[in-house]
Amino acid sequence: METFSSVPTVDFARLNDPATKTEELARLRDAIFVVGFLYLTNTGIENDIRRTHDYLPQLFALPTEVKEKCNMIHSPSFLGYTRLGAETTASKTDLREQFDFGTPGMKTWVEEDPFWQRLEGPNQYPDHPGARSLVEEYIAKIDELAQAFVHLVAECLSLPLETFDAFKGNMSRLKFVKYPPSAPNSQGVGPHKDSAGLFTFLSQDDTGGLQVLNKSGEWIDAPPVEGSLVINIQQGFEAITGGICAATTHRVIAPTSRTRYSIPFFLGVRLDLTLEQLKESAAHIVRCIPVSDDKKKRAVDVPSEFLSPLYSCFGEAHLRNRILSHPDVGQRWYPELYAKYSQQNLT
Ligand SMILES: O=C(O)CCC(=O)C(=O)O
Ligand SMILES: [Fe+2]
Repeated sequence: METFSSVPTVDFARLNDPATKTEELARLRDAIFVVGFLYLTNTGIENDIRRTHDYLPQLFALPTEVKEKCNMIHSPSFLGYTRLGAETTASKTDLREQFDFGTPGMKTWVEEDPFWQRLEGPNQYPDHPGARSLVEEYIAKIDELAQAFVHLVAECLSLPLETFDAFKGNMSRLKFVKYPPSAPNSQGVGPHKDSAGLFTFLSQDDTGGLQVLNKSGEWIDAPPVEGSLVINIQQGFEAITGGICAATTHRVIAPTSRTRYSIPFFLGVRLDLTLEQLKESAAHIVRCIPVSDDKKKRAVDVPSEFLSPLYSCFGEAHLRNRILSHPDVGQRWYPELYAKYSQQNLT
């Protein structure tokens, strides 16, 4: 299998310029097939990103009681504040503090709705001037970019532009993350694949620490690139493309002498998609993507919670992931599911 030794760069402006589009689509295609990660430059939302980064230090510096008032423990949708040390990845504690937000305007969950539908719910905003409008504006801007990006991905795979539109979820997720200085080689966030949706659009500051696992099992640095977004494939998109476009494992090594801030946006996948429906649509998409049979073969053996027969649909697979990442919230709102999921092994 083809491996990589660095994360490639794709230029959004060149993707949109008829004179350079074909060349840049080929770069995007390579990044999607071989790496699963890329830097997107010239996104046009650089100012929104900068403004949001500038706001983060004061937000995290709010008094503990202000932050705790919007603790995620109050939210069955796993939205809100997570204090340092309350999150687990790969069975180890992550050394980071964060706020989780979702696309605003979700309909209220009622008893008749499927249990996993409760993942889509209202935000808890920290009580601080400008917080709510900043989040809402950022989500609106980056969501628009994400839609355009997904169309370009379809195009680079030689598929009709709107191929993936039907897989889009109602709610995407945005996080503000702070990694405080820690002992050398501490886990900022442990090795994982993103599972909440289709693609992640991450803005990291200039600290560094993000690493991506290549196909020879080596950790490759994804150093900061000014003004860029780091985009990676999530397990939802991997499942939809029958594993041809694979999600890549990554992690963050905690900083030692300064604080690191990052802003990941997770483009949501539709929650009601069942394994049966998925298999049917993935088979169709796999047939339409012009790649060698060799690449298609690895489609079969990709372990993923989205492809596990243990879960009824994408929504349940996503809920399982949230419950295991935030066990305190999981135990409070979904005690039976917590007991069940924490015993199951994904194969
Ligand atoms: O903070 C980062 O740079 C990456 C965070 C990440 O991978 C995640 O939250 O899924
Ligand atoms: Fe991630």
